[in-house]
Amino acid sequence: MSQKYGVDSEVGTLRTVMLHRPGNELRRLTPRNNDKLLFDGIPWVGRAQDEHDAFAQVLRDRGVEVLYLHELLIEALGDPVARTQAVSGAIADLRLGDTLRSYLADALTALDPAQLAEALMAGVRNDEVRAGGGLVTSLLAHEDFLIDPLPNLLFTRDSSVWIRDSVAVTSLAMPARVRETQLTELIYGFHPRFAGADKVYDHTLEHVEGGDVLALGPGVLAVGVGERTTPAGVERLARRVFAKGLAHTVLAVPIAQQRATMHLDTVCTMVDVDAVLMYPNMAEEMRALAVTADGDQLHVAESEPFLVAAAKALGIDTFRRIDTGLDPVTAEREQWDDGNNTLALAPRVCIAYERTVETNQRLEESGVEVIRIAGSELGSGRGGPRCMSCPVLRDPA
Ligand SMILES: NC(=O)NCCC[C@H](N)C(=O)O
Repeated sequence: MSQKYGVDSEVGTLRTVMLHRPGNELRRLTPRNNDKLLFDGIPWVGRAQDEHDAFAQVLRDRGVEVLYLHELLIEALGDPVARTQAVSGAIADLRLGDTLRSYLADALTALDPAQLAEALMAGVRNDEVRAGGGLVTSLLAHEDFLIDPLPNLLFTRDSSVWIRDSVAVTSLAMPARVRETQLTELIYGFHPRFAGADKVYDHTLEHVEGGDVLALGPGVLAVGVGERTTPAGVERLARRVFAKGLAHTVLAVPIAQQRATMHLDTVCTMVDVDAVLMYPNMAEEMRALAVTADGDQLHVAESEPFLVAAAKALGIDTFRRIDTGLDPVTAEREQWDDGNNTLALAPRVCIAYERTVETNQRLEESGVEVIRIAGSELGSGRGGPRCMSCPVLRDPA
C-alpha cells in the first residue's frame, strides 16, 4: 500500500493536504459576533470561496492532492458510531438544558451524514428549531445559537497536525474553536483513509494548537507558547512525541500573548531546509528552550536565541533568515496580513498572499519561488496559506 500520510518537515514536497472550503458557517458572522468568533470583519462569502478555490487549484496544478475536511467528515459520518459521537458532542453545552438537548438529539439523529455535517459546521440557530418548544428555546433570542457555527474551520492547520506518521488532534484554547476538534477526531477516528493511524494527542489534553507546531526537520519540532499553546501543553506534547520516538528535540519558543502573534506560524515559517521567513520586529528577541528526553524525565536546556537553538538541534551550521518587509512599519503591516504565513510546497517554493508585496519580493530575491494567491476576503479571519492547510503527506525533505 502506498503511503497515505506522514509529515517530517515543513518543506518536503507536499503530496496531500487537507483544506476546508469556507461555507455557510461564514454566513453566520455578524458585526455582533465576529469578535467572539475570531474574525476581524464580515467576509463576502462568495468571493472568499472563489479565493479559496483558486488556492486549491494552485495546489492541484503543482501535483498536490487536495482533501476537503467537509467531505472527509461526511464520509466519516457514514459510520453510525461516528454519528452518535457527533450528536453527543454537539449537544453537550450547558446552555441547552434537558428539554432542548433531548429535542436536538432527536433532530440531529434524524439527519443524513451530509445534513448532520452541515449542522455541525454551520451550527443551529434557535429560530431554526423553535418548533421544538420548551422553556429554554422560548427564553433565548431568535438569533441565539444552540450549536455555535465554526467559521475558523477554514484554518485546518490548527485543529490537527501530523507528526511523522502519527496525528495530533489538538486541544484548542479559544472557546469559539473548541468544538472544531470534535470534527477532526471524527475524521481520524472513522474515515477509512486514516484507519489504523496512530494518535499522539487529543482534545482533552493541555492546550496545543497546530499553528504553533513547526516540524523544523526530522526529529525536531518548534512549538510556540503564547496566546494559544500553553507551557503545560508543550510539556505534554514533548512527553508524548518522545515516548513514541517521533522527535528527539522540542524547542519551546515563547511568543507574545496577543492576537497579532497568536501562533508561531504568524511570525515564522520555513521556506527551505535551512531558511526561515521571520518577522524582524520580533526575530532578535525570539528565544527557545531545547527540551530533550532524559529517560522518563524531560531535560530542559538554558534558553538560547531561537535560530541558534534550531540550527543546533538540526545539526546544521546556521539558519538563513529572510525578513518580512523592509522597514518596521511595513514589516508590522505585512506580518498582520500574514506575510509570514507562507505554505511551502517544496524547498524554495511557497504560496503567499499577493498583498504582502515587499515580503514576497524579498523571498524572491533570496531565491524562493512565490506563488501568489488573492486573500482579501480569506484574510479577514487572520490566517494565511499555512494556516489554511493541514499537510497530510510530504516527501522527506
Ligand atoms: N495558524 C494560524 O495562525 N491560524 C489562524 C487562525 C485564525 C483564527 N481566526 C483564530 O483566531 O484562531
